Amino acid sequence: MVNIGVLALQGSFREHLYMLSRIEGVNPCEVKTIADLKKVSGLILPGGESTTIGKLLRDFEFIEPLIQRITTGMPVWGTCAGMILLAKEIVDEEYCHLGLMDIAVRRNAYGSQLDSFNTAMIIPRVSNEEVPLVFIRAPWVERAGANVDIVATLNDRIIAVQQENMLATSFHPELTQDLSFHKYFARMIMDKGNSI
Ligand SMILES: NC(=O)CC[C@H](N)C(=O)O
Repeated sequence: MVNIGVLALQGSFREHLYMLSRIEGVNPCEVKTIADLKKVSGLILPGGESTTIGKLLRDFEFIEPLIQRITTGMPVWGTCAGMILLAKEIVDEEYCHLGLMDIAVRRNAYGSQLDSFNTAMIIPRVSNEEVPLVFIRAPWVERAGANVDIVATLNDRIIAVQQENMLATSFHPELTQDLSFHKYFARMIMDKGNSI
């Protein structure tokens, strides 16, 4: 069994836990404390409100332990607000949160809540079939460093990236029935032989 954590401070963590519970060999774990973080082999940073999650991470002194785990190889996947948390740069904002991925992201890039939308596309890295994509006040990646793999683009905008053990998506696979991204992330962890 591999313990995969979901940061459970704010946002769509229950939906991610449910998706993980549908994958054989995966034990989904809520991560609310630094002690919880120690028990997992990979971590999902869910969608929600990046400013709120970032503030909670600071208040609970979670930033340093997270940076330590991720920079020493723990696979991490940020969805939507989670992507913003991972970015080294947030366009038009002075500060970033974890500042680990070599990307500049634009928050609410597609507009307001009313401009949220669904689409689908084939993303060869995760599946040979179309993957449904749900965008809710989503960011896009405005710049990506040379060391960042572009996993998917939509209308010339980058919406999914990977930099070694870090994966980030603008959209919310946890709000669909499709397990492709969760399985891909579980493989990233299992391939490292990271199960506890
Ligand atoms: N669905 C989401 O996670 C939205 C992200 C949100 N707009 C933010 O900036 O944090």
